[in-house]
This record gives sequence, structure tokens and C-alpha cells, in this order.
Amino acid sequence: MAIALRFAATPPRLAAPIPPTSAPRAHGGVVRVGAQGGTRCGRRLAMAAADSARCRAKREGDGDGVLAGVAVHGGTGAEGEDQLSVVMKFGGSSVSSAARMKEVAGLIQAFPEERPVVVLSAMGKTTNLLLLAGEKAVGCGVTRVSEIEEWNKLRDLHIKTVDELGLPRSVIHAKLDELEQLLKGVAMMKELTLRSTDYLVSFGECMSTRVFAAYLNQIGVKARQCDAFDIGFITTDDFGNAEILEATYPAVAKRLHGDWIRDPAIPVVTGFLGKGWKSGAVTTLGRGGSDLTATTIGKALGLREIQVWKDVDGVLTCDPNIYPNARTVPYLTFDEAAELAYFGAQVLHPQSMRPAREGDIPVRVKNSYNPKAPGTLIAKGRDMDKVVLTSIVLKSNVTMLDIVSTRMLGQFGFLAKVFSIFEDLGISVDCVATSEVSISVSLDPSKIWSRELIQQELDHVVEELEKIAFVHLLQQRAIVSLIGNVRKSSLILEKAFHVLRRIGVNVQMISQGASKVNMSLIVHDSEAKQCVEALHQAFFEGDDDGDDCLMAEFDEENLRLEL
Ligand SMILES: Nc1ncnc2c1ncn2[C@@H]1O[C@H](COP(=O)(O)OP(=O)(O)O)[C@@H](O)[C@H]1O
Ligand SMILES: N[C@@H](CC(=O)OP(=O)(O)O)C(=O)O
Repeated sequence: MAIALRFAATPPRLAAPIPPTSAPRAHGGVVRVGAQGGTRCGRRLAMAAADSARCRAKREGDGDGVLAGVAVHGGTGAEGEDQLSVVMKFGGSSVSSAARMKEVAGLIQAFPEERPVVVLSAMGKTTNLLLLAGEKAVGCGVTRVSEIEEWNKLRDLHIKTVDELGLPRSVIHAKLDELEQLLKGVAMMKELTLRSTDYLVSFGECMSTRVFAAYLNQIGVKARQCDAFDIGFITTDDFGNAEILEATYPAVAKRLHGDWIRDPAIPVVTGFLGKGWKSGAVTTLGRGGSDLTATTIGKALGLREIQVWKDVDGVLTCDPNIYPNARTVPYLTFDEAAELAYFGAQVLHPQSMRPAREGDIPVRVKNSYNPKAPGTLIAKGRDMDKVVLTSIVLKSNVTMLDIVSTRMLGQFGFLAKVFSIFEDLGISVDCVATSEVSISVSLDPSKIWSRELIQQELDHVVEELEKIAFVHLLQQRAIVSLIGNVRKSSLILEKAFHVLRRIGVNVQMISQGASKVNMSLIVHDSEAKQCVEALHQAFFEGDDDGDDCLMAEFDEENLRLEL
């Protein structure tokens, strides 16, 4: 086993298609792409809004396209009384039952001064049930679709929810009928493509939002259900993992703002969904993609804040399922949060920080089960002086490749050749460590927001790389990422290696990204959980050192949302 100890440059994120900066008119004529007036979100919103025949806002004539009363960027409090002000995104666990929907409606009512855009995920585990139902439909025959356990479960859950909320079943009937027809179609065709899978799972969000919007209206909170694919979410046609195109921002701003001005009602938007710009078909943004829907809306409208409501007290010092003593991280930068998500923390979608960072809109992670908890505030910067380590993230089931050049020292172009092979095969690389003649990389076969690597593909990569190098394939590895202040890397690494030596774990590769917030250690999968526990105890639970690592105290601003 080669151990590459040289720090690598930024982990390359290969295989991301380069999206067109603006897309032509989407098929079906539902989404019309507005002209883009510039890069700043306020300018974009202003131009989009100006383009709207329905928009009552008047051009001020400042020559910059900024409209009176239109929120131009986050955090300034510049938005007028008649503008949408925040995004409130509620994940599946927050809306898993009628009781939960009532709680969430209560949360929205608890902030009467806010004019939120609400983004919802599918109820509870509906997305998983839909995927399983689809798989079963492929092999079960049309006549047996009604017996598919997962279909029955999710139908019963939605009917029960509607009943318990005192809503007419008609709120959900059309969608349930359509879904049953779709499953029968899958059974008849004996085929489920990526495209039809996206259409199938879209029913989860389409149903939860219809139920919730109807409930808000019933309790006197005026709401309007919106399907993301009908209000301007334009994506690539990468079904299962579509990327949002730039044209989305003006289109969504124009539509949501225009509707609000014409007839103020809280928009209840489907998370996770978009519309492929070539196919016009429903696409999904990768598992957990509703976070990205929320931040995209936040940037599009230049809102003051994006709230993502979960079932945990915020972003924690590690995954509570791995180690229950995890604590809340009060503050994070966009970079830290993005790195944390990219390296496997399920709590945030990996791409979701990008729109928030670009629009400079703070993201607040809150617990819908414990709204009094202050949560985590993610913003552009924070005082890093006292920060040592912020969070520990574990990504399991990682495959590693040690690639050693067959040529002599001083050969140029070796790295370029290696990465062009990954690019050609569309394979994503997480961590890299290099020396002049060797390179170690980690690949992630179980990536849920990227394509899955299968053994055949791995064999193919190895075959291609063997044309220029000796290659060792190492599976069942794990990446333990230390997200923190890389300016204190010596302190972090000294302490981490001390701990790992004490518990007898050998680090197989180390990589420090140029992001300056992440140091990744690769260990064997079987030792990973033990590593996280020991590192957590040392960094966050130690008598003296723990204080160093815990972040600044919660301040008043962060407590603002307390009920
Ligand atoms: N570092 C972390 N901080 C908080 N939660 C984490 C972390 N790592 C993993 N998780 C998991 O992420 C879950 C919340 O994310 P997710 O299930 O996507 O929420 P939602 O569906 O409500 O949007 C938590 O229940 C927790 O199990
Ligand atoms: N329902 C989708 C999208 C989503 O964002 O869900 P959640 O917010 O519950 O992670 C999923 O399960 O992937």
C-alpha cells in the first residue's frame, strides 16, 4: 500500500457537465426563459420582474434596472412590506404525518411578520417507497400492482393525512389515481427508465405540497401550491441528478414575485424537482435536493434568509447516527457547510450552498421538532480565530486507487493523463494525494447524488489506467473529513494522529483541499466508526481542548428565531 503524504491541490470534481448559461424555451411552453440582466441577483430579479406584465412594481429610472419595492439582495432588510421575505424549507421528517403538518403550519403562523416561500419535501419516507414500488412494478404484472406493499403504504399515508387534517379527499385523489396508472404503465412496459423514475418520485413532493397548501388555506393562511417544474426550475436532462441552469433564477423570480404581487398567497413549492431543458420532462436534483430548491429560490428572489427545518438541532459536530454525543455547531461558513455536505454529511445537499453563497444569503438550519433550539447559522464569514475543529464527517464504502507511473521521475503530463481518463469515463474523484510519479485518489461508488459506480466500471477504469501506470484498487475504505480551521492544521493533525495512534488505526492517505476548511484521512471502513468516536471525544469532549474546538457562544442574532 502506497501512502501518499503530500498535500494535494483542491480535490477535483470531475464529470460535472458544463451547463449552458441560458436555456432556450423549455418544451411544452410552460417555462419561458427571461432575459438576464446581469450577475447580481437583485439586478436579475429586477429585470425579471420588470419583464412581468403582471408585476405592478414600477421602474424607478435609476438606470440600473432596480425596481421600487423589490428585494434586491439578502440581509439588508431592504425588502418592502409587500415582498416575500424568507424561504422556509421543511424536509420529509418535518412533514411526515398530519400532526407534523399541523406543527409546521404553526411554525409558519408563529412568524406573522414573515412572508415566506415554503418549500416541502415528500412526506416521511415517501421517496424511498416510490422507488421501491417502481422497482416492484417492473416485475409484478399489471394485475398485481394494487398489491405492491409500498404503493399501499404511501397511498394510505396520504389518505390518512388528508382525513386527519379534515380536508376533502379530492385534494389528493387525482394524483393518487395518476400514480396508480403510472405504476400500471411501468408494469405493462416491464421497464423503468431514469426519466420515468424521476416522474414517479416527483409524486411525493407533488402530493405533500397539495395537502399542505390545502391545509394552510383551510386554517385561514392563504397559500398557493406550486410545482417547481411549472414555475421556472430549468435543469439539465441528467435524470436523477439534474443541475439547475442559470435561466432558472430570472424565471423563478419573475413567476413567484409576479404571482405574489397579483394575488398575495404563500407559495408552497415542491422541493427536489425541475424540468429538463431539452426534454421538457420532470427531473430530480439528487437525493435531499429540496435544500437546493430552497437556496435557489432564496437567491432568485434575493431574500433575507433561507431556513431549512430538519429533525436535528442544526448541523452537528458529527452524524448523530454514528456517534450520539454530537453537538450543535452554532456557526458555519458557506465553505465549511459545502465541504461538510460534499464529504457526506447527509444534513445538507452538497450543491445547496452554492446559490446561497452567490446571493450572499444566510442559511439557518433549524429543528422543526425543537424550534426553540437556536440551530446553525451559515453565512459568508465568521470569526475563525477561536475555531479549531468544526465537525467530523464520515463517508463510508469508498474505493481508492493507487496509481504509480510506469515511467521514470520527471515525466510530465502524467497527472493530466490520469485525470483525462477519469473525465472520459465520467468518474468523480473525492480526495487526491500526489507525488511526482504516483497519485492516490478516492472514488465513491455509493454516491447518492452522482451516478453509481459499479464493478464493471471500476474494472474499466483500472484497465485504462494500466496503459500508463501500475494500479492498485482498494475497496472498503472510508474518508474521515476534519472540517475546521486549516490555518491550525498542525494542531489538528497532531491531535488527530495522536488519537489514531492510541487506538491503533493506520491512516492510508491524507489529503488537504485548497478550500482551507477540510483535511481528509482515509482509513479502513471497519475502523471508521471507532475513529469518529475517538476523534469526537478528543476534539469536542476533552476537558481542556474541547473549549478550543467549540465555536463562539451563540449570540443574540442567532437567538432571534427563538419562539
Ligand atoms: N453533521 C450532521 N449534522 C446533523 N445531521 C446529520 C449530520 N450528519 C448526518 N446527519 C443526519 O441528517 C439528518 C437530517 O438530514 P435530512 O434527513 O436530509 O433532513 P430532512 O429530510 O429533514 O431535510 C439527521 O437526522 C441526521 O441523521
Ligand atoms: N424527497 C426527496 C428530496 C428531499 O430533499 O428530501 P429531504 O428534504 O427529506 O431530505 C428525497 O427523499 O431525497
